[in-house]
Amino acid sequence: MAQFPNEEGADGSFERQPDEFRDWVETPEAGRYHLYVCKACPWAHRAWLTRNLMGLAEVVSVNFVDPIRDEKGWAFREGEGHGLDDVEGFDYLSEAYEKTDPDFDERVTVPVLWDKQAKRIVNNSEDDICEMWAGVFKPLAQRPVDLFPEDLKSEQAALSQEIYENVNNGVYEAGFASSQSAYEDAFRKLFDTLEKLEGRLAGGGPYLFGDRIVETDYRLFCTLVRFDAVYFGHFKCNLKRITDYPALQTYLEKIYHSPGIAETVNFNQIKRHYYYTHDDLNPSRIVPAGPELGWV
Ligand SMILES: N[C@@H](CCC(=O)N[C@@H](CS)C(=O)NCC(=O)O)C(=O)O
Repeated sequence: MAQFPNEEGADGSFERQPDEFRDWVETPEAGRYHLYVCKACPWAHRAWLTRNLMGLAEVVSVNFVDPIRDEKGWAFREGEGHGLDDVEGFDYLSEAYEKTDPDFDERVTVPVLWDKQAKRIVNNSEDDICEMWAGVFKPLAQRPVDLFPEDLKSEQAALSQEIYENVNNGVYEAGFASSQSAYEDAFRKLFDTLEKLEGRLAGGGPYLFGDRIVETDYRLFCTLVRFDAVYFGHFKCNLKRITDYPALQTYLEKIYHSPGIAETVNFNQIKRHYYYTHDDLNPSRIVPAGPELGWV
């Protein structure tokens, strides 16, 4: 049985549903937009982290859902590092989806960029959201970091796509595969790509494009930081740990220890989210006590 039966291919592969809401903010106004995030989620993490790095905290507010998603979906509850929705008073994130499209009947996902004025979801694609920070929101940013430098445009887009398919989504494709062959395909492309990235960083660095840190680095970081704690065991991505790749490990630590990053990484929520909410993979809900991450 697949974790998400509606997203299961005929060969037992995990076929992720496309993001539904892809509108673009035209004239950003401070205070009008709001981000709904789960700290455990790598996709939401990227949208939240880049918002912080650009110095958009005063412009775009944020709320954190409970990382334990039950059968009613993402919920706003008081707890360590998450809480109630102080913007719309929603109990569940599904209410935002329902208000935007009453016919929406797919998986309710994070992140969500919400328009407080129009009372609707603008966009639920982290790729678009990051591009909006770097584009339309840039004039309002306190730190206009260049997440998508013009001269890297096509090279960066190609690398981001490769990382998305093989690494960011690759770990999910391995974890949610419902056949041996689909699992092995995902496993192989994941570790082939990690090997390639290891070579790229060992031969250059410190970041993927040399001295400049761009959105693609944060995209990779959000998966790497969860890898040894969760994906290695829970998603059976166990050829090697990140700590077994010297250049990737150095890169991971360098980003983790840069200003503003560690405070966005909540291992307690990350571990509880994965080990509690994928009933098919871990019905006992026992959260592993390890591993010891010496660099955290
Ligand atoms: N927007 C992302 C996917 C976002 C996503 O799937 N987020 C997860 C959390 S990591 C989620 O909200 N899952 C809802 C669920 O598991 O029902 C993409 O298309 O690549």
